[in-house]
Amino acid sequence: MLFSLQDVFLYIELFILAYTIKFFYDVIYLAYFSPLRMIPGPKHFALTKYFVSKKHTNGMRWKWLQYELFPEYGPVVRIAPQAVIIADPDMIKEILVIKDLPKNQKYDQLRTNLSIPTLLTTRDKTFHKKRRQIVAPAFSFKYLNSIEPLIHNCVKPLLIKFDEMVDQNQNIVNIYEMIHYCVLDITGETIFGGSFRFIETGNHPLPHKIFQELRRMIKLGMFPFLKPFIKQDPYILNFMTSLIKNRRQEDPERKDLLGMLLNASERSMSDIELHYQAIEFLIAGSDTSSFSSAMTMIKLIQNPDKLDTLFKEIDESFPEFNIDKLPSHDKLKQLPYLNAVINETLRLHPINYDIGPGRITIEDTIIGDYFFPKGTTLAVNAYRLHHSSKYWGDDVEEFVPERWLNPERIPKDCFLPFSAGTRNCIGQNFAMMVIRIIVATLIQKYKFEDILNQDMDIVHYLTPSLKTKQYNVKIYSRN
Ligand code: HEM
Repeated sequence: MLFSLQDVFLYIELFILAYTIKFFYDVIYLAYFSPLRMIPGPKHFALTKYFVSKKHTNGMRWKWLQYELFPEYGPVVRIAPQAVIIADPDMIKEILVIKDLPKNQKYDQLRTNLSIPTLLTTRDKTFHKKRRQIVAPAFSFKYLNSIEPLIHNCVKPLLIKFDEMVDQNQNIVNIYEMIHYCVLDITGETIFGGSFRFIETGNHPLPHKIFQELRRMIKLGMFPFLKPFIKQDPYILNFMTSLIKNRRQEDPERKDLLGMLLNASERSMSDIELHYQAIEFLIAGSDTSSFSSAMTMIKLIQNPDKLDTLFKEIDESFPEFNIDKLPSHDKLKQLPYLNAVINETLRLHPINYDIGPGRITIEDTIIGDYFFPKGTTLAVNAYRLHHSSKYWGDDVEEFVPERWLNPERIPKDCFLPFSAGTRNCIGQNFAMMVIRIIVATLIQKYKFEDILNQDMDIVHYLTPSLKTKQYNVKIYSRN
């Protein structure tokens, strides 16, 4: 026998000892000797990333950042041994635009299938450029103009539903949920070739499944070792598989995003890549636009004077309401107050509080007055930027669309709802179009009245949502 049992135990002990020494060296070095020690932050957070990971799990991390961390430590805070969170506009510009730092490893965990990169989750710049080129035509102005009637077709069932409710004197509606369903229908119709008909059928498991999937991604991003225990619900993949199958059989030539992906898949994307890219659009496109549209309506209803101003603007441009000729986007996009109202909502309620899990330094890097060693995650916090009185003034927490009518009141590089640089949101023009059409149409057709004292608490996993998933308002027909 080459080794005695005693030898084997000795080697195991030595291995454990060496590993323990290395482990403590890494922890102690990173916490107390790395150049990051100069950056302010809660001291124990420098020892392990566990503390900040834990903050993510209940969807309330944003409150801790906004009300505790940034006020105490300033706009640049060390939140983990190798992670710093930043809310300084010049530094953010350098990270996202000038240096265009690559995304960090946590983006891998945002993939619905870990081994299949997608446009949003890829960290490879060449892959990103190629994939972006493939899908870009589906978000061009030319394509967007062509889908306007499809968006109108999905808003009409919402109007019919509201009319029925008004006629039956059931004039309390959950505006948050109804807009969510309408946007899902629009996503289906314009991106996947057919409305999901959520508004008409009244209920559907998909929104909840998307919410669960976002929570799963966040948990995996924070605790990758939990992967064997956090099972993935096959619902969304099955949903997409049958959608693509039907599409191939029934209307393979239809010119929309799925059509372009189907075409591309024949040349440069495998079938499985196609499925996961389509799922990404479903998730990235629906929750984001629906939350923004719903919050725009809620902010207006809570501020009747602003709602009146917007109604006057819309009424001047579209004096007659006609269900067969809903407000045209060409005109809507020129309306200053409508755009001001949407911008103000996106400022107060951006979708990505942090712009994704963060960027990473691939070499020692100086940004602003700070030195970041290779391998540091730089998380960009848009929420803080949007809510900083230093840049926006004392009324920063108030809903003041008027600030957007005066360019001097808009601080430079402090508004990032769609991120910036090469990895900015590819869907932003589409999203703005959807929000403008939904908001203008509802305001033109109905009067709304707020119901006071509702719970507006927000939970934020990858995207924000109202904790209660509801906001009830009173609705009356204008004619
Ligand atoms: C109001 C609505 C929306 C907001 C506020 C929003 C916001 C954002 C933000 C902040 C990013 C950067 C994320 C990161 O760097 O991690 C992003 C990226 C992205 N968004 Fe959106 N988004 C919206 C709607 C949409 C829609 C409608 C789609 C598609 C149908 C979409 C698809 C994407 C994709 C694919 C990316 C990754 C782009 C790339 O890396 O090249 N988004 N979005």
